[in-house]
Amino acid sequence: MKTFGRVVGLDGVDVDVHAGEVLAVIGDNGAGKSTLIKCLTGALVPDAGTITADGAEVVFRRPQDARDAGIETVYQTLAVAPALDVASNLYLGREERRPGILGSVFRMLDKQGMRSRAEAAVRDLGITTIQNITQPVESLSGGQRQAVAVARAAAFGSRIVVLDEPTAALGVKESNQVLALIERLRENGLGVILVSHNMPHVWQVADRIHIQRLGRSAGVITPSSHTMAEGVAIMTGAAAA
Ligand SMILES: Nc1ncnc2c1ncn2[C@@H]1O[C@H](COP(=O)(O)OP(=O)(O)OP(=O)(O)O)[C@@H](O)[C@H]1O
Repeated sequence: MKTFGRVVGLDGVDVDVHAGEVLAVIGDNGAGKSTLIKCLTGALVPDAGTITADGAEVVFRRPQDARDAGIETVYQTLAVAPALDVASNLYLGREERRPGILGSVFRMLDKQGMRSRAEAAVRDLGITTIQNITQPVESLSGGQRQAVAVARAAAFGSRIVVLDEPTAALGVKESNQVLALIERLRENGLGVILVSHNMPHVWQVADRIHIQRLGRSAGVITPSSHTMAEGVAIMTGAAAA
């Protein structure tokens, strides 16, 4: 449950995501998708309700709490630093340090180590579109940048990666790259929560689809149980799940 004054953002919503699964969250504007993922990622604290990870209750008071629990989020507004190279972006805010000449007082950035680990992360995810991780992110296309943001989340999210509209600003080819990346995350055993308005993309990659409507859950369907048109009908209230 999450209210904003008199406005109900989220009410009575029950959602679960498993390892190796893509759970899509769909819903009309204002249906509560963002509120839901913000509660799951520590950006908002719910007024009531519980979150459990591996059967144990967890409380997220801030985004770092969710990150500590292995939940990484890629927001729609991409948080990449354009002037920095791909490797630095992957480690932005979590730069790895190694003991410097003066011991532990001055620890030096482990650039070499970061580069080789970044290369491995990009390779493991099958991101073939990024040839050179030392190139600045501003020289990449939208899809490549999105791939960097997803790779960053995948590199640190040990349990769940939350993607908020990852294909919204992308062309067909770039979207397909990001969708392939989502499938790779699932293969790697992560749980993926995909918030999207793009129904073909949802039907292409989701294992299950959670439908939000007016702050409540309108049902959970799968791409094989319902057609896209049937899903949209539930989303808009024209049909029940
Ligand atoms: N910070 C806030 N203050 C007041 N009301 C809010 C706030 N955040 C969300 N709401 C309200 O809560 C409801 C759910 O909003 P939310 O942003 O979660 O919807 P959404 O499904 O993500 O919509 P969209 O697809 O347009 O992004 C809406 O009625 C919205 O106006």
